[in-house]
Formats: sequence, C-alpha cells, structure tokens
Amino acid sequence: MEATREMLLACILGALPLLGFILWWWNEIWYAVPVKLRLWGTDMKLPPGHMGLPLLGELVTFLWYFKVRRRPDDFINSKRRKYGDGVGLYRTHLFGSPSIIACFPNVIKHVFQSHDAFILEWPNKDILGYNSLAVVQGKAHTRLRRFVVDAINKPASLRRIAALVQPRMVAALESWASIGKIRVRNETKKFTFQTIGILFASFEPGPLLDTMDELFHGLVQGLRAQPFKFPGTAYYHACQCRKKLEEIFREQLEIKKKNMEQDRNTEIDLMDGLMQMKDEEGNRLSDQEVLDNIVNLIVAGYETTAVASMWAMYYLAKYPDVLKRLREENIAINQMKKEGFITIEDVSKLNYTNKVVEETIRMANVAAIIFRLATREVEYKGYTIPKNWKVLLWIRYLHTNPENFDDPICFNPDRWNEAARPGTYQVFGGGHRICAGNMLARIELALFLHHLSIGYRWELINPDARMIYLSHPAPIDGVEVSISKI
Ligand code: HEM
Repeated sequence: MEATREMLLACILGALPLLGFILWWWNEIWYAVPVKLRLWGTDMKLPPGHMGLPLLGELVTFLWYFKVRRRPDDFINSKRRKYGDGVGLYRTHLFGSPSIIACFPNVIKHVFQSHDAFILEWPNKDILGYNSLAVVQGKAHTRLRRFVVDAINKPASLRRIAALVQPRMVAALESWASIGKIRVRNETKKFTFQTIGILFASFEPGPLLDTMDELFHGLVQGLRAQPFKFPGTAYYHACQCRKKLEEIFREQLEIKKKNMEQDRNTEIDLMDGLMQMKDEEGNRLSDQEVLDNIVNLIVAGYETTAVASMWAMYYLAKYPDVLKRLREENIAINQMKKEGFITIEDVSKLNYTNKVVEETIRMANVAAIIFRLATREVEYKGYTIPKNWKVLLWIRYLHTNPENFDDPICFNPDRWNEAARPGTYQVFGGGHRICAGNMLARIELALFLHHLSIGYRWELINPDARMIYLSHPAPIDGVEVSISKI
C-alpha cells in the first residue's frame, strides 16, 4: 500500500515538469508552429517572441510590468533584450488573441497606412453602434468621416466650440477654487462631460446629464468585455446603458427635427451639424447614423480629454518654470484683448502654450495601444504577420523611448522647438483613422491652460504619489491639489 502511494507520488512529481513544459509551449505549438511550418523553406519568418500560457497568453507578464512593477515600458524593453530589435515586431498572445506587437516608428506607420490589410475591428460593435465612425469600414468610413471631421475639426466648428466651452471652463475653475481642495481626475471628468453635453447635444448641466455620465461609464466598461449577455456581466450592463442613452438622444433628435421644421434652432450643436450636413450627392445621415456617431464621439472624446487635462495640471505643478512661462504668455494675450474670450486665432498665436499642449499629450499617453486585425497574411521586411492575428501598435513606447525623444520622462515643452522625428509621435494614431477630434482636443486643452494659468495657483497634495498604469496612466491619488485664485 505504502509502495503504491510512493509510486503515485513519484509519478505526479515526475509529471509536473512535463505539465509545466506543455503549458509553457502550448500556445507556441497551437499558433506559431503551423505558421512556421508553412513558411519552412521560404525567406520569411514569424517575428520572434513567445505566445505564453494557454488562454492567458502573456497577460501575466503584461500585468507584472503594468500593475506590479509599474514599469510598463519594460514589457517591450524585456522583449528587445531577449529577442533582439529586428524591425520592432514581436509575436505574443494577449487580450485573448494571437498577436503581433509593433513598437518601432516605421513598422507602426506601415500598419497605419496599409488600411486594407490591417483593419480596426471593435469586439462589441453593438455597444459602439454599427453606424459609428470607429466601426464602419471602407467607402462608408470615408463618407462618414467627412461628416464628422467637418462637424468637429474644421476652423468654423472649432471657432464655435471655443466660444461655447469657455464660459463653462471659467465656471468650473471658479467652483474648484471655492472648494479649495479637489481631486483633479474627478473634476476634469465632470467638467469635460458637461462641456461635451452642451457641445454635442445642448444638454445643460443637471440631473439628466449626471445620469448620462453614469450610463456612459457603464457603456465604456462593456466595450471590450466578453459578450456574455446575462444580468451581472459588464456586457449586459453596457447593452442596457446603450439602450437608455439611445432613448435620451433619440428624444433630443426628435425635438431638434421639430425645431428645424419650424426654423427655431438658435444654437447649432454637433447633433444639429450632423443632422443638417449633406454629402456630394445631397444625402443626409440617417437618424441612426447621427445617434451612433454622437455616442462614438462622446466615447472617443470624453475620457481622453479629461485625462489629458488632468496631466496638464499635474505636470505644471511639478514644473513651475514651465508654468511661469505659460502664465506670462497667456496674461500677455489676455491683456491685449479688450473684451470677451480668446478665439482660436488667439490660440494659434500662443506658441509656448501649444508646445505645452503637445508635451502634455505626448506624456499622457492616453491611448497606449491601438488595435488592428490582419485581414490577410502580410510580409514586412522578411517577417510574416499571419492572417486573422491582431496587431498591437504599442504607440506608448514611441513616446517613451529615449531613442525617439531625448530624456523622454522630462516634461519639456521646448523639445517642440523642432518637429519630432518622422513616425515617432503618433498620439492621435495615423493613416485614414487618425483621430477625428485631434484639433478639437488640442484647442480644448489650450483654452483650459489659458484660463487655468491666468487665474489660478495650485499645488499637489501628494507630489510623490505613485503611478498606476491601468486603465489609463495616473497618479494613484487622482491628482489631489489645493487650488485658489491668484
Ligand atoms: C487627448 C485627446 C485624444 C487622444 C489622445 C485621442 C487619440 C485617438 C487615437 C489614437 C485614435 C485612433 C484609434 C485607432 O486608430 O484605432 C483616435 C480616433 C478617434 N478619435 Fe480621438 N483622441 C483624443 C480626443 C478626441 C476627441 C476630443 C474626439 C471627438 C470629440 C475624438 C474623436 C475620435 C474619433 C471619432 C476617432 C475614430 C476615427 C476613425 O475611426 O476614423 N478624439 N483618437
């Protein structure tokens, strides 16, 4: 009996290394080996790397660097050390799919520009809306993009937007100073959503907008969740949030239609803009296209702008010399203005402020990774990117790599005295899906810096707060500051 037990134990102990071996190589055998066999005898090869554990892939390693070590860029650095640089491509298995990581400027640019071979494929399209800009492909995307860009990114729209947002900015800053101590992350979110509410569909701050804010939060949580549609799951909740939001926007759309019929529209918001525009053939967007794109634009422009504004306050508190120069420039332009708020023409003259904007966006790394799907097998400089694999464009690494930016963790607006080296600065993505709101984001940030710098002083309460990197990079205290009027 004793001998049998010992034999059993010996077998189990003997099997453990074998089990470990199988687990370690499972994904390699399942995903990489078939591709390697196919490429056998050709000049092509699969990018170097390791596919990680079954189901999880390299998720544990990713979390190790992003959550535990809190050195996110070492995730890529460790690959470079282990497998060499090559062309900046590494194979992996992450976020549920076999994937190729791209982390060097040239290859990232190549992927952005080969938009037939690499498409943007959102997992839960129903949450974002089947007619939204981020979801549609090909000609439908080109047509829709014209509408959206005209509505938010052209000088005429930006001029109107600048006039609309500034009173809200001033009111928000005044309320922060009256409180005295705020968590910037929460406040910039609240304030950005209020701005979005008024800009996008003329919703004034109030209980309805607060409800919409909560609904958006629920919606965003479900964007990349597993599509299990039963109560309790993030996806189910996101579907419910989407339904309620659509009802609210549809009601607003009907009111707007009636106003248009009776010629009673006084203020034009983004929804009006999308409703009224016509393409070359004289066709307007359908109601559903308008609704889906309003939702898409809020998702795309909400957290991104709020997080960038938070980082601006953080870095300016850390770099008083930068704040001093920013303040001088903005006070000077303010003194030149006889009355009213500054315009986008004034903003274009704020040279130093625009450099602060660029440096903030570079360092904020709001969109760390951009996802693409290879629609066919693609060759790139001797490497093969297999069909149906994801391509993870690690744009964060472009902006934090000392080979691309000198002393990259230093907040130095003067680095923008010269343009960045080609391909090294892709905060807004690239190719035909480059951020449709990039000018809007820049203008909003510049206006925020203007009002903040001329009227307020603030200090970090926890200047040494540690950083977190998921879901967005931020100091752990959400940037607590004491703030007062100058
Ligand atoms: C600092 C702020 C922002 C950053 C860093 C940012 C970044 C990005 C990036 C990297 C993409 C490309 C995604 C991809 O290729 O898959 C993108 C797309 C997009 N962004 Fe932004 N964004 C910002 C603000 C905004 C704002 C304010 C809006 C509009 C209100 C906006 C609207 C969009 C839209 C509609 C797309 C999809 C474009 C398309 O698929 O054709 N973004 N953004």
